[in-house]
Amino acid sequence: MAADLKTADIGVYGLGTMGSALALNLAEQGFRVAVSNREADWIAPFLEEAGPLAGHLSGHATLEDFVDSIAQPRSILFMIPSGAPMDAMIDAVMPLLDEGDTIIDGGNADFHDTRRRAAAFDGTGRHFVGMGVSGGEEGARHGPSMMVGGTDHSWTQLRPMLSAIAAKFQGAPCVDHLGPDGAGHFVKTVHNGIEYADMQMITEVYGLLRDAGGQTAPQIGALFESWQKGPLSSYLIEVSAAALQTVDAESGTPMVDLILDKAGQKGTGRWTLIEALKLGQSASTIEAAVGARGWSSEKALRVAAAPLLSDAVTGGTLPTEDEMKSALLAARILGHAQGFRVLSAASDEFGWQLDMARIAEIWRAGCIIRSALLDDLADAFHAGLPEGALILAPAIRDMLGDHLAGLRKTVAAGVSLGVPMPVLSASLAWYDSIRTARGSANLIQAQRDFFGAHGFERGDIAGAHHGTWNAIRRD
Ligand SMILES: NC(=O)C1=CN([C@@H]2O[C@H](COP(=O)(O)OP(=O)(O)OC[C@H]3O[C@@H](n4cnc5c(N)ncnc54)[C@H](OP(=O)(O)O)[C@@H]3O)[C@@H](O)[C@H]2O)C=CC1
Ligand SMILES: O=C(CO)[C@H](O)[C@H](O)COP(=O)(O)O
Repeated sequence: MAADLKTADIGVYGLGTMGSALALNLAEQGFRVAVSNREADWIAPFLEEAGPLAGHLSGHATLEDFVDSIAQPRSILFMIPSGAPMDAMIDAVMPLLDEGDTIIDGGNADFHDTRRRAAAFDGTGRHFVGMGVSGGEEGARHGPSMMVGGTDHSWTQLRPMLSAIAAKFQGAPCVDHLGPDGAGHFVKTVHNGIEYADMQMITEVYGLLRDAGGQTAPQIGALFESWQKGPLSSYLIEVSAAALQTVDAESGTPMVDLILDKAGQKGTGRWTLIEALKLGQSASTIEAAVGARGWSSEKALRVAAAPLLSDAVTGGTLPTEDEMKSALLAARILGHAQGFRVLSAASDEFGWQLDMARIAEIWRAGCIIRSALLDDLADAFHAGLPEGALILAPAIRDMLGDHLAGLRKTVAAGVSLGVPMPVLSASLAWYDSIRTARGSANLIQAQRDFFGAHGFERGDIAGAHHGTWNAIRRD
């Protein structure tokens, strides 16, 4: 099973879905790859299935043999669950490492863990990289988007290999060194928050067409497929179109009609939200998506509530196909704008100097949220943002202007027909809030001062003020 000592270009530990695919991708690009796995029994079948690529792969049952087989300075990629398993692996591998070696956590890790681990590596001569990988199994095998956080030393070492295996957008690899310590994992976390929002808004239009429009899954799938040709084009629309048109061979029923309406989540959407709130940001579109997954899992409550809660629907007409398409495009812009605001706030907080244009660029191919929109967003970042706001960039503002009416009509239809649209409506509410120069928070100021003497600012006289408020009438 083992090959020559110290000859592998990289080691990949963890032969699950992602680790296997990345190891094969590296091998296909001509790198010599050492592999290992906690359950060593998986190594031989993996090598057998690698076919002609097996010549570039060597399997190692023990951590010692695995580390020994990699050329120095070593690059070792871990594709295992985040949290305690990664800490345990670091403890196990650390005594086997030498000066200059880099270990990479390519899983979906909490960036706080990554910062803690990177700090622990500081001064040891060894390096720790937190790398977000997006694209699922297919992306990992044939070209993912990768978001690297770590030292310059590690980036210099990893760059040739990562550039070779990354997805390419017009020939340019979708990978970059985004900053130190937790920068890469934070960007991946926000990527996933945007992913949650994009997925949920697509399902809201599906729900409207199914429940208010009486359309079948294949009909909706065909409509989504037709949207792939325009500005809404994205991997998630493509996935949704294909999934909706898939029929269960045994029953002849569309697969989605057989699947329970309960969606799981592993945590990255929630992390995006938690970090947004800690940074004083509202990411209401993403929050609505995380919330919607939570409500989806409360199946028993919803089944019990359905016959008990009145709908009070007021009736109404379905939006046109173009209006629904516009709704998705406008909401996608708003979801991305919120995600980039969170990235910008984190960059300031942690001193990362994240390059938003580069992030948009490396998301244009390979990753789950890849879409035609990201190219427009990259251009907008390059041109500079008025007030630092993506939605004020002329091209983005124009696009929102063109598609806003569709979003409003779609949300209005959902409201009047009683079809839930948490993400589409949260996106519209955020847009309407931002475009309202004189909002209604003057009354919040008054309320706070009334009950808590918190003071308020006035528009006409500078400084802090207190009001002399009327007493509450009790008669
Ligand atoms: N699936 C996806 O689409 C994506 C996943 N990720 C992330 O990549 C990482 C791997 O995911 P994925 O490949 O899907 O997961 P899988 O469940 O397919 O594989 C998990 C791998 O981790 C190993 N492992 C599990 N627990 C431990 C442990 N305590 N110590 C050491 N090794 C362990 C498993 O080994 P064993 O065979 O012995 O159980 C297996 O090799 C995760 O962090 C995930 O969040 C990132 C992007 C996309
Ligand atoms: O990182 C990913 C895609 O980018 C993984 O598929 C992740 O598991 C998706 O998140 P969740 O499981 O919470 O839906």
